[in-house]
Amino acid sequence: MADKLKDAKIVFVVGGPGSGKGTQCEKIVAKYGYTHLSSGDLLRAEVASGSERGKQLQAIMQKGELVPLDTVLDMIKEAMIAKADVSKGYLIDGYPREVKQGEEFEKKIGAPALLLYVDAKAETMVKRLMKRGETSGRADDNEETIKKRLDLYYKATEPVIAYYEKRGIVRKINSELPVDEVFAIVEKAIDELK
Ligand SMILES: Nc1ncnc2c1ncn2[C@H]1C[C@H](O)[C@@H](COP(=O)(O)OP(=O)(O)O)O1
Ligand SMILES: [Mg+2]
Repeated sequence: MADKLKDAKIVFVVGGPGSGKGTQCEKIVAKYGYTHLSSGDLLRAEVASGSERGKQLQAIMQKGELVPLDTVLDMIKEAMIAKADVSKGYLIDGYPREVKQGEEFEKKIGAPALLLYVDAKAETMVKRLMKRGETSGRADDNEETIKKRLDLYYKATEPVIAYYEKRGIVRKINSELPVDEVFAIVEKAIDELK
């Protein structure tokens, strides 16, 4: 039922791999009661389920490539509807990766009220991901895949930010700062939505 999402507060959370999206989303969930949907986590859960779709996804993700648009969007929408009755809003983490993904999202689900642009330097992201890779068990937290993901990120996502910049909903967050200082900036952006 798409109606369930008619008045949903939607926040796109965009930034490079390792920029700190997941870290900030966790804090928003705790303070504001939003539902955090990471397209990467949804996809990894599908892989872990061992389904046929999961096996196809795994092959794509291991190469550091993007998963087909319809697949990601279907999974996000299902997850949003499942939480519609209890959620104060939605954090769409790691999506859209391309302008076309944003357009499709808006057609099928709804318009974002805010785009949080979690911004860190490339060298900072590499450092954080290498460290995360020591414990995360993520197949894509290795040096070679990290470089590919960063390349892809800059090519695909910068146009996304420019696109929403024109609509005046982008808030750029300096994620070079310590986690709590980053969150103080994030809080201001979320508070403005009320
Ligand atoms: N502001 C910050 N300062 C230092 N480390 C941070 C940070 N934000 C996140 N981290 C750490 C936590 C993780 O080990 C790693 C990647 O963070 P993440 O939240 O998983 O990033 P993303 O979800 O954008 O890929 O960096
Ligand atoms: Mg993440």
